[in-house]
Amino acid sequence: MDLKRAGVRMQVVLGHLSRPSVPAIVAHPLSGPASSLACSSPPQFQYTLDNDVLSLEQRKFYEENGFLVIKNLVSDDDIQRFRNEFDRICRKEVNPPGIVVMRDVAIAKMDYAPSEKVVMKVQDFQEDEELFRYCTLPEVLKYVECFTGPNIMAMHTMLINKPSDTGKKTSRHPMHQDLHYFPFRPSDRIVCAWTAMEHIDRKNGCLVVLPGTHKGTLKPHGYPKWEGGVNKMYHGIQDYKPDSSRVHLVMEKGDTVFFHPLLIHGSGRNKTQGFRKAISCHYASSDCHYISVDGTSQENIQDELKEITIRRLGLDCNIELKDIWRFRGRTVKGERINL
Ligand SMILES: CCCCCCCCCCCCCC(=O)SCCNC(=O)CCNC(=O)[C@H](O)C(C)(C)COP(=O)(O)OP(=O)(O)OC[C@H]1O[C@@H](n2cnc3c(N)ncnc32)[C@H](O)[C@@H]1OP(=O)(O)O
Ligand SMILES: Nc1ncnc2c1ncn2[C@@H]1O[C@H](COP(=O)(O)OP(=O)(O)OP(=O)(O)O)[C@@H](O)[C@H]1O
Ligand SMILES: O=C(O)CCC(=O)C(=O)O
Ligand SMILES: [Fe+2]
Ligand SMILES: [Mg+2]
Repeated sequence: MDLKRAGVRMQVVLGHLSRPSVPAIVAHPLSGPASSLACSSPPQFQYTLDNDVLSLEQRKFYEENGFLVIKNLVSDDDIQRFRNEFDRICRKEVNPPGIVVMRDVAIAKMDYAPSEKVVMKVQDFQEDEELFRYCTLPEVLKYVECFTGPNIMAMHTMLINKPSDTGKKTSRHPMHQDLHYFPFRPSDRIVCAWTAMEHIDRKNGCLVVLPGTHKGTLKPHGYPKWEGGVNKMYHGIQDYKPDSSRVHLVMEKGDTVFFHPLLIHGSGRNKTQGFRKAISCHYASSDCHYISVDGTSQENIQDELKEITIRRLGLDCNIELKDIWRFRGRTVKGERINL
């Protein structure tokens, strides 16, 4: 073999060995588990960071599927405290600044006494010390850091109290990607933690995910054309086909799923008489940066969010989307950088 050809061969061999450290190739969809790579160098990862928290198996699972369930992560005591505080908020015994208390569209215009029976979710509880404890739990942050890195911000908070469906199917949450709501990137450094506050299965409307869809792109979202009505800002993927292979996540109280903001997910009707509760927080690396969503598929949600915020705050001027997010975000670990 002449030197030139040997050089080419050498490059091919080295190229192969160093392949996992080249992001463009790492991002290449792997059809099987990463261990099937005929390569002795350590596998490389795009969606998780080096850490000593996740086992190799867990890491590969998230890389391939875009979600990871950790059993029994949040204690019963903590969950009881979140329940108590939620109840106090619903009964208007406390009114933390910034909190959004939302009713199901099916009962939005009815006159009821304040109680947990008329609230389908509370959002933006970053100023409620008791609920915000969830976002700062070390056992949760330990996992979050595997996706975001050490500088962590809580960007969006929710306690979802999925009501019994009235028959109009409004308790469903259409299939969507959470990134549709977020004007910051990169998406791989954003993660949602969602904790079941009780046993959740298909009967009371569990999370439904399309595994692996985090490897795709952000799809256009809008209101689904559902006869019984759709809740405000509950956008869904426009071209969602109900026949795609879905996975229903059956979870016990305290189980927590971490998922990527491009993962397509939703939740079904609550066919029980009770309320189905879950608490969640979207985290991002404070190293992420804001983007302009003008002229993109996210413009529709930007317009809705701006309109609601201007109405709620009684502003008489325009407001920038990133300022809304800057105002809501809270550092929970490390330092605040860009967000
Ligand atoms: C701050 C928002 C953050 C958004 C970003 C999310 C990021 C998420 C990222 C993660 C992914 C997250 C994925 C997600 O979760 S997406 C879902 C996110 N949803 C929201 O953020 C909405 C939050 N909710 C609100 O802002 C309020 O509750 C609204 C504005 C809805 C009502 O306001 P308020 O409670 O003060 O009531 P009002 O008495 O003043 O009524 C005003 C009008 O609104 C009507 N109405 C009432 N309820 C509903 C309803 N359910 N559906 C439809 N309409 C409803 C009502 O009939 C009345 O209509 P009209 O009489 O004028 O005709
Ligand atoms: N016909 C449909 N068209 C579009 N999206 C749907 C349809 N049916 C359900 N979905 C969505 O699929 C997800 C999971 O729904 P799922 O099928 O688990 O619940 P369900 O239809 O309420 O109950 P079930 O199928 O268990 O009777 C939810 O996001 C729901 O909004
Ligand atoms: O039904 C749920 O609890 C999940 C809702 C959801 O995906 C969301 O609010 O982004
Ligand atoms: Fe979601
Ligand atoms: Mg169904």
